[in-house]
Amino acid sequence: MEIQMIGTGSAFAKAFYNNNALIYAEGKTLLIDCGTTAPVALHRMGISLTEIDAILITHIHADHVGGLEELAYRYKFVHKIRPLFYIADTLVDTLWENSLKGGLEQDGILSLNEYFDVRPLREGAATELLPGLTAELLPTRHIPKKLSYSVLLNGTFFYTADMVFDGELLRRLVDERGVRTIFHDCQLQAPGVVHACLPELLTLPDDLQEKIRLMHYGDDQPEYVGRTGKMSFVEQQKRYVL
Ligand SMILES: Nc1ccn([C@@H]2O[C@@H]3COP(=O)(O)O[C@H]3[C@H]2O)c(=O)n1
Ligand SMILES: [Zn+2]
Ligand SMILES: [Zn+2]
Repeated sequence: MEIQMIGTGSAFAKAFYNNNALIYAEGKTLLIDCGTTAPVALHRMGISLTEIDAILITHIHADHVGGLEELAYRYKFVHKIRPLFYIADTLVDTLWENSLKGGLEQDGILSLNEYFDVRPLREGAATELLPGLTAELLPTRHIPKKLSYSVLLNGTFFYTADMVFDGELLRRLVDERGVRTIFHDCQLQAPGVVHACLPELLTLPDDLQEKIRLMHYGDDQPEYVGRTGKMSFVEQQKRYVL
């Protein structure tokens, strides 16, 4: 399994694309989240939508779902394919009713299923998304009273999407679940409020920090290179073997 972030930026970053990822496994490709900048990031990387076999959504914020209207239209009317679309069962209706319906509903097209092969996921249940690629959604804290999920891939790779600092969860995942690598969102300045911030992540013991790579950062990221303890930054568009 390999990962390539099409972007590593925070919601408001301008020097980086939105924090969305491609996962490569056994010749198939999964897109994790599809923010507003995803269509242009994929285009500039020379990646065709037809190379993406499935999409997984973590939560409903524009830097994670804002590119879906364009992808839905292009898949349906340009490529005439209906890719696999994974999302927590708790978010299916909200995504359509509160985010996408305004742009995608039209005569005879009344649901997201017309555009994507929607496969609701139950939190905590490991599911094979593509051959050789299993995902388990973990509900994690992000915005009060708003559902958001992090993802455990193939039991060893933890991808936080957006979450507040939760050192106990990271400890349990490493000690009890065998997680070896963590890609963690990181707001560089305190206070984190809705994301883990760098000062909080720096309180983690070295053995956890060594497993963590930082993503979802602001445009001031270059100032922080060398100031992240045992953690390192994920580089946008570089491929990492997991
Ligand atoms: N209660 C909130 C809600 C949102 N935000 C900011 O808006 C961004 C939306 O995308 P995000 O990546 O979740 O990061 C959020 C915060 O920067 C915030 O700072 N506080
Ligand atoms: Zn975000
Ligand atoms: Zn968010």
